[in-house]
Formats: sequence, C-alpha cells, structure tokens
Amino acid sequence: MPSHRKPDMPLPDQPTGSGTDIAGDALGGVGRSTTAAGANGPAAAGIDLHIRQLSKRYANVAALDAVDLDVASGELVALLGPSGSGKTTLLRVIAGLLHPDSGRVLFGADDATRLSLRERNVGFVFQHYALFKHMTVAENIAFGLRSRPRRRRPDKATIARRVDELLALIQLPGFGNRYPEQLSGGQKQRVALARALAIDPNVLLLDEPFGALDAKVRVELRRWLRRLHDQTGQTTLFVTHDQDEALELADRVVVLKDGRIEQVGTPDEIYNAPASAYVFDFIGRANRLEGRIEDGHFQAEGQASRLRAGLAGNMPAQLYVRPHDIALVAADAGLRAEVVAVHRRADRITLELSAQTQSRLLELDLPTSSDTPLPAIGSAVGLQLQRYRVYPG
Ligand SMILES: Nc1ncnc2c1ncn2[C@@H]1O[C@H](COP(=O)(O)OP(=O)(O)OP(=O)(O)O)[C@@H](O)[C@H]1O
Repeated sequence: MPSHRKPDMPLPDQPTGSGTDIAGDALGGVGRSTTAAGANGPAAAGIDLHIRQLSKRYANVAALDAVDLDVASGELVALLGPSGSGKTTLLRVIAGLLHPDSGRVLFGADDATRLSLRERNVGFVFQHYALFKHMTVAENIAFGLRSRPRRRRPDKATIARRVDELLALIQLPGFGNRYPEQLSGGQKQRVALARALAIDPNVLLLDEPFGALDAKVRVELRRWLRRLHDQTGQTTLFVTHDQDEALELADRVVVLKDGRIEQVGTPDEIYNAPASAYVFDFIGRANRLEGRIEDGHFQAEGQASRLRAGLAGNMPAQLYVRPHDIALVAADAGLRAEVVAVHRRADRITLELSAQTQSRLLELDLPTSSDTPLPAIGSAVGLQLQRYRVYPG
C-alpha cells in the first residue's frame, strides 16, 4: 500500500533535527494540564470539537471547502472518502500541522485555530510506525511526557507508572525494554497509540493507523481499538478509505468528497440511508439503473415496469440497489434482464445481468446455500428490487 505521507508532514522517524521537535510536540504537546492519571477505566475523555467553515486550497484544488463538523466528547468519528477527498488535510488542520485559509477549529469553547501544534495537545498516530527506532518501547511511550518543560513534567516515578499502565492498556505488558524492530507491525501501532495517549490528549487523531498492515491484522486491530476506545472514552478522529473499517469502528462516519462533507451519520444511517448517489456507490457494492422520475415513480430506461420513487416531479434520475437486495422472479415479471455470467465464490454466487438499454451490467447475489435453481447463461429473468433508493440527476 502506498505511503500517505505528505512531503511537508513532520514524522518522528528520527528523533534528531527539527522534524523531531515538531513530532515531539505532536505527540507530547503541553496545552492541557495533564495528570498522570490512571489509563485504566474510562478516564478523562477528550473534549468536544467543532469545525466551522474550514477551507484550504492548493493551487486550483479545494482540499477543504467550507467544512462544518461537530464531534462530541468521547465520540469516535471516522473520516471516510476516496484518495484526495480531503481526509488528511482535515486531520492536519485540526492537529495544527497545517493552517487553513479560513474557518475555525474549536476545542470545547476555545478557539484553537491560531494555537500551535504544541498548545493544542493532540495525540497523533500515522499509517507508518513512526516510533523512534533507537528508543525502547517504554522510552517511546514516555517521550511526550519527558519532553515537557520541567515545571509541567511529571517526575520519573510517575512517568514510569504511566508507561506501565499504558503497556497494560495496549496489552503489551513486559514489552517496555524491547526496541521497535523487535515488534510486529500491529504491536508497533499499539505502541504508537500508547505514546499518543500518554499525554492525555484533547483529541486523538489517527491517520490510516492500520493501513500498512495485512488484512487479518487490520480487522483484529480495529476491533481492539474499539474496545480500547470504550475503556478510555477519548475523543477520536480516525481517517480511513476503507468502508468496512469505518462502518465497524466508528460511532459516526463522515463521508468526504472533493473537500466537502457529503454525509455525516451513524454507520446504519450511512449504509441504509445514503444521502446521495455518491455515498450509496462508495459504501458497499451498488448497482445503478438510469431512468426518469415521473409521477412519483421511477421508470428505468428500456423497461416497462415502474417502481415507487418516493420523489415528486419529472426529471432524469438514477436508481441504486445493492446486489443482495435483488430477487429473481419469473421472466415476465419485474425488471427484464438477461444472465450474462455466473460467478461462484466461497460466500456467495453472483449473477451478472444485462438489463435492456442500460449501459451498466447489474449484479445480483445469491447465498451459496440458495435453493433457487441457477438460471442458465443467456436466459431471460425477472428482477424484483426489494430495497433501493432513487436520486434525481
Ligand atoms: N501539499 C500539497 N500540495 C498540493 N496539493 C495538495 C497537498 N496536500 C494535499 N493536496 C491536495 O489536496 C487534496 C486533498 O488531499 P488529502 O491528502 O487531504 O486527501 P486524502 O483524502 O487524505 O487522500 P489520501 O487518502 O490519498 O491520503 C488532494 O487533491 C491533494 O492532491
């Protein structure tokens, strides 16, 4: 998977030089007074976060375009969108790594827009294990606390206790003396998370933290992260382009497109009531039929049957339906289609169908245990759409 690292994004790969200073701030800022309170149990949740009309342009690209977003204290929110939709830019503006052209970032009631990275006290975890290679796990976790100015720095014993609590929290007790190279990828990311949490951040910002790991470890870690979040109650923003990850992990999902928010909702709302054709298409597999809305019904091109549209007016429209929401019916009922191909997979059988005059093929899923006899390739079938949505345009 390609690196999502941006050229001007400081990363704490090497704890020398200016990059380290900035990274140290990112991981160990001092804006919020921190006690070395226990990391077990739902400790101090982060604060609530408010984004107001944030915009950021690069040449002729609007990376963020008048974005508004409210994140409640203790919420885990996923920023989801394809490459280039503005996810990382939004995270970096919230962190103070990047200044917006206009708009405001509020931490609780406080305007943080002009605050430095250090003053914001955010925890940041990147896709690539940005651990300091020559420091032990314990030293990595303690880094943010140790880099504080003397008057705000907890004493050595308190830091050691905090490190032990965090090692227990990330389920790596006894790993404190290891070096990063002695850890698996997933373990490194857990340590990176502990390091971000050590400073008791206002907000935890995670940029594709599991993006470089293999699929199985990713799934394990996102479930682990959800359990951890339930323990810590930390306000968290999580960037991903993986729909499953967002839907499984988050309390709410923000779908971004070209620097704008397309929809904000719970995973159920995003999956079951996509606000636009874009969201429907982006979340899960989707079929599209071209047609028109006429008298409250959708009339697909080249089809005789009409479907309730739930929209008034008379205009071009598109109908979206998921492959598992289509049933096979008699060839002279429902939408008319012809079977083009049958694909068998371990968990389902997918029929590829051509509906008259529609430019795109449709897909229909049957469970592998289905009693329905499979239609032959080239045969005519009828399709009944059980759940679908119609969007104008
Ligand atoms: N430093 C930069 N200079 C010029 N354009 C940039 C810069 N950083 C980001 N962009 C552009 O801003 C837009 C948003 O980029 P951003 O990195 O926020 O997207 P993203 O959703 O995080 O994508 P990805 O998933 O690929 O990381 C893109 O069009 C990108 O090319």
